[in-house]
Amino acid sequence: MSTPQESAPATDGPATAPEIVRVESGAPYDVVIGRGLLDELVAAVRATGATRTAILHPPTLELTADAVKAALADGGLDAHMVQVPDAEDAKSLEVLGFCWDVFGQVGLDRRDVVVGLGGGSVTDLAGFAAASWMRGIAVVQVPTTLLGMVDAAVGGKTGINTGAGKNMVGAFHEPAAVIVDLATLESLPRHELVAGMAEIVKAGFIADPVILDLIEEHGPASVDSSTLPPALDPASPVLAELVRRAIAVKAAVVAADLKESDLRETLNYGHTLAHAIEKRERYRWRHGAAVSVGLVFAAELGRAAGRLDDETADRHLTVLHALGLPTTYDPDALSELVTIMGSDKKTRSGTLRFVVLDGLARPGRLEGPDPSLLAAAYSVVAGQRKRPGTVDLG
Ligand SMILES: NC(=O)c1ccc[n+]([C@@H]2O[C@H](COP(=O)([O-])OP(=O)(O)OC[C@H]3O[C@@H](n4cnc5c(N)ncnc54)[C@H](O)[C@@H]3O)[C@@H](O)[C@H]2O)c1
Ligand SMILES: O=C(O)C(=O)C[C@@H](O)[C@H](O)[C@H](O)COP(=O)(O)O
Ligand SMILES: [Zn+2]
Repeated sequence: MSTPQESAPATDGPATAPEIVRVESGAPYDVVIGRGLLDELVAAVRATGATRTAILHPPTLELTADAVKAALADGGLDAHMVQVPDAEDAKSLEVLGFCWDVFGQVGLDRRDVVVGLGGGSVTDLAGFAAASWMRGIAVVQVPTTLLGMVDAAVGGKTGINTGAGKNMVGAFHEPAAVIVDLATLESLPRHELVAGMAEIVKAGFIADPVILDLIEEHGPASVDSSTLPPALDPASPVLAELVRRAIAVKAAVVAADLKESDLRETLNYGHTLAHAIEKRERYRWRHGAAVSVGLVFAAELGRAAGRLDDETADRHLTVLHALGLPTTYDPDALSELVTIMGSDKKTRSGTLRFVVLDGLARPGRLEGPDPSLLAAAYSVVAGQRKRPGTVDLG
């Protein structure tokens, strides 16, 4: 039923009892984690009371969407597949408008549901399409990338990019359920698994250092280069544990502060620079890769401001580099990036605000840093300055 390029349909593989992470927000919902979760997906959609559903999916997941559609139809739903452009190209006003047109054609009404099947770009789009259709209908998220599972599909941040920047238009619109079928990761290319690790590493630094211990113990250094290390192997219990832990971090944060009045900003660790890089690169860099560089920058800002100890700052470089994530960027880009960062959603009255660490799992804020601090931190990203004790990144 699946091609080597495509995700295994959620029915494939032995089903094991799924685990549930409950997101105790205003409208609590379950993140169901397991393998072979097609029945759980159908149950989640049926639980919304919908009679019709639109399944938004990228071209790569055509067969999987087909299998999902068939299962939903067997479950008594009138299900429609809606193919959207791949990756970041899906997060545009034009594609959103296309989705609204299709919703109208198939007759989605207020009781109906959108299914977001794909990576974070599709779940962001699907969430916002659902949030905006008839002023808000239900969405069930089915992330099929590592990054989508551990971050994008959970927490209700939805949106698209505009000329002004990354995720500039969107809504907080929580899913009715999130179905995390680890079997879908089996077709995900290694570089996409690696990109997803950047958000897992972020969760480790802001809240759950056990994540970092697991990656250090079971990451690429633990095997020869031709073998997938347990931390990146979709079949490994180590990756499942990393997924569970990162989802738990996100669930706890969004339950406490859905609309990002304070605590939720910590999930933006590394993202101030990352989003500027993505915009400057016209969204051709993977989000996870940009986040990796942004994490190094944020760690160095914390160090330069005298707030983060050398050991924790250095650990960012070693963990990210060991995973094969980028830790450097164009040495000449700082002034352009600073201008772009001026439109970051955390900026207040023109004052740049960054999430930094005051220690491992102790996130804080740095407001209006002196340009010399930005330059000092960026010199590490630019590969111009190495701290004593850091690994030689070559
Ligand atoms: N809303 C949030 O809280 C949040 C959090 C983190 C990231 N994001 C957003 O998520 C997006 C990045 O998501 P992403 O990294 O998942 O990238 P993506 O959605 O672009 O997917 C990456 C690639 O993987 C392919 N793919 C997806 N599932 C597959 C599978 N099972 N097998 C094979 N190929 C598959 C896609 O077709 C695509 O080419 C960014 O736009 C980012 O801003 C949002
Ligand atoms: O959920 C959040 O809150 C996050 O910040 C998670 C980030 O990983 C994610 O990339 C998010 O989309 C960034 O949101 P933005 O508000 O900075 O656009
Ligand atoms: Zn992110």
